[in-house]
Amino acid sequence: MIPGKHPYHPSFKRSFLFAQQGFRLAFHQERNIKVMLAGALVGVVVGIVVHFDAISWLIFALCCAVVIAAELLNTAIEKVVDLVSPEFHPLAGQAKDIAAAAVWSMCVIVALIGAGLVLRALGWWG
Ligand SMILES: Nc1ncnc2c1ncn2[C@@H]1O[C@H](COP(=O)(O)OP(=O)(O)OP(=O)(O)O)[C@@H](O)[C@H]1O
Repeated sequence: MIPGKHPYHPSFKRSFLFAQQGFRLAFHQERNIKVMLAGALVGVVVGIVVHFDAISWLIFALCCAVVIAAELLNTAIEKVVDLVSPEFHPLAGQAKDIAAAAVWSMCVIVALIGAGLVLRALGWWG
């Protein structure tokens, strides 16, 4: 809540609309989100081709959600950094780099999990 502002609790419907607005904004402004959604689509096709079982689909869905949520948080951090430090500052750069590192670490782990799911579906592992 903005300090000094009259307490205002939007309804769940309005909160959801704000979140939807945030997602649309990030989607239009951030190339990475589009790349991640395209990656998820490729994953769905691969999952269909190799016949993921129910557990694999659930793990796949969780991985997609985690990576997209991480990228949305990274985008939010970038916006706050740009707001508080529009000019060059080493700490601003570090904050952005660390937030980006969180996303990339998550992507590496998710890629490994994805490979594991495909190997398992093909009967080559597990
Ligand atoms: N205010 C700043 N002060 C110092 N360095 C900055 C600043 N803003 C950005 N940088 C550096 O430039 C890099 C790119 O910043 P930018 O805001 O363009 O992010 P981006 O390329 O949109 O990131 P992403 O690909 O994760 O969306 C940062 O990771 C940081 O190293």
